[in-house]
Amino acid sequence: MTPSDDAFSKGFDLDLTKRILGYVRPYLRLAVTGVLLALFTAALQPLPAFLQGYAIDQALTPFLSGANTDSAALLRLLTLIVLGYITVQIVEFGLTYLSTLTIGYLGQNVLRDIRANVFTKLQRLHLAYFDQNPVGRLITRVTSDVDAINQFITGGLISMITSTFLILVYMTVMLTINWKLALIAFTVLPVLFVVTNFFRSKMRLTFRENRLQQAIVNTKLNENITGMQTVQLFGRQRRSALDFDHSNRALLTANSNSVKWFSLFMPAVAILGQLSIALVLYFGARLILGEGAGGTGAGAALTVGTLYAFVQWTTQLFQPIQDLADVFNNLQAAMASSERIFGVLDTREEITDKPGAQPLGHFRGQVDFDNVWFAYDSQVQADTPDTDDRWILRGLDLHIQPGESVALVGATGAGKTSVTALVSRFYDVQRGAVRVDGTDVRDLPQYDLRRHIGVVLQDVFLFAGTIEGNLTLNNPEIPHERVVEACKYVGVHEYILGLEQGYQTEVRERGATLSTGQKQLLAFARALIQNPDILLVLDEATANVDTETELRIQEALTRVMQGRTSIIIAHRLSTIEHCDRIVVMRKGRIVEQGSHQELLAKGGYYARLNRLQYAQGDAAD
Ligand SMILES: Nc1ncnc2c1ncn2[C@@H]1O[C@H](COP(=O)(O)OP(=O)(O)OP(=O)(O)O)[C@@H](O)[C@H]1O
Repeated sequence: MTPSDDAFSKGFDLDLTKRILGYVRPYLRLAVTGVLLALFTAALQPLPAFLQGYAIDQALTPFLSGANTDSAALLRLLTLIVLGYITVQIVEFGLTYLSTLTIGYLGQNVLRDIRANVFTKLQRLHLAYFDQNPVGRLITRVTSDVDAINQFITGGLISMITSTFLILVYMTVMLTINWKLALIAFTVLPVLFVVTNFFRSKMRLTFRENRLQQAIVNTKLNENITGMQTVQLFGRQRRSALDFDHSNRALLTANSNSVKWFSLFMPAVAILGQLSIALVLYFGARLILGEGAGGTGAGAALTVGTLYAFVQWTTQLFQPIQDLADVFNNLQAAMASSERIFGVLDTREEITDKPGAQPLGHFRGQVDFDNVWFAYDSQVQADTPDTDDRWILRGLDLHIQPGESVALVGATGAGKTSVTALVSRFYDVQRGAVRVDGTDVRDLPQYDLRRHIGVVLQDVFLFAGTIEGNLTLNNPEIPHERVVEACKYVGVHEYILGLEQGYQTEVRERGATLSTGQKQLLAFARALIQNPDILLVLDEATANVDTETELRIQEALTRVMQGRTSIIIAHRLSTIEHCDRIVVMRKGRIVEQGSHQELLAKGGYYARLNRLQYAQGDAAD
């Protein structure tokens, strides 16, 4: 966890609050209704205890003291009070239900809006952003950080209003009925507020530590489960178990601290509650008995019923006081979360469409790299010296004619994949230009550019869904016939038909049940269905594919390339022998280019690589 993940270090911030409230504005009516309902509910709270006290004073005490012995009349009065009591409870039930529903609904709607905003923002962000921000962290933004904002609204702002109101209602009622006893009942409240605040902030700190340790345990679990094959292959079980045990123990300690504070908190609150009741009982009884001045109790300053009601009100006052102590913590925790969410929302979109960018319409498929200098490092600018190590492409000049197939070859890290990423404008170049059909890719709408480019990635990404959904990318406009045609063309149709539900078979676990070769063929079919003008193929090092599948892939590739500008990165030279041109790259520069035969004749890097691979092939045979 980075310092920016610290959910508890941020103080209250008015600007952030205003921004969060901006999300509530569309639901203002809902918010006002929710708060009003909650206030009505609050106003009813002291009534049940009042009615109970009233029953004691008006129906029971007169009978017991002999002041009124008409038991039938007293029973009628008691029935009326009980009916009133039940009515109050029913109304309170209805109001609580409606206010909880309204406020919950408000919170959930705000959450949905923020989640949607973050999601659409993420979709617009440049790939470099994802290089720098791990997936886990981004998911936290959309899930727990967004939840913290809900807490801010419901547990923070709304709770602040309703709890304060409730406290005021109780206090007013108590002061009006007997101000002396009310003041006695209030003496413990400030202590309760301070104690609750202290414990809650302690618990928040331990909770934060829990979350941190839990995240570490999760990461370890994730790594070990996904890398189980490597763990078992290298006999790393014991070491991994020790490592896991270390984190597991740290989590235990963190959880034990939470439990420690929590188990202190509950009895502390309970003892304060009992203390205030004891005070109310003692001083209330003194008031009833005539304030220790030898009074007889008759005509005393307090009735038994009122004392009974006071005991209840004192206990009930505890809840809003505790809630109020929590409000501050809730607000503070949500501040850091909202700051991080707005951090994502405010990230500058580096790859944007120019205002008025016009689509090309028809693509011929010409691709030109004009003296391209490129680095992933955003610190590298156009004026950075040529000698800087951070440059990935160094003055690349590459011109590909419509329909031409070009293969990029070179040692790992030479910059081949970067070339293909630039054609799709996943990154912007620092110097020079990448052009498609003579137009700088920065002048084209991204959607239009990428619509014409088909990419077959090294690691074929399959979404959860059916095989057909994966092939069409859930575009309902693509007819089934086109899907079948493409699959037949690349030779994967028979295989799909052999599956239990054919094209409607669900792909599970990102296609873990499919072989590498099958996934490759599906990727070709997917690219073909989109009918791109330019094709970028980044081949898997097909070492673990059997010869027959390799031949199939090879055949599919040749077919898919037909009539399209194609840029291929292949680690197996046999895959690219038939390409129109082979471009050999080294450290971001082109070192040689020509056809397979020409390059062999030249006897340079390519010829050496070729000899090496054939020698390996022979040895393997
Ligand atoms: N997303 C990225 N962020 C930062 N640096 C990157 C990124 N992708 C690649 N690089 C760096 O750029 C250099 C060129 O990488 P590139 O993937 O283009 O090489 P390549 O020739 O395709 O290599 P390979 O054959 O191994 O796929 C490498 O040094 C790599 O570390």
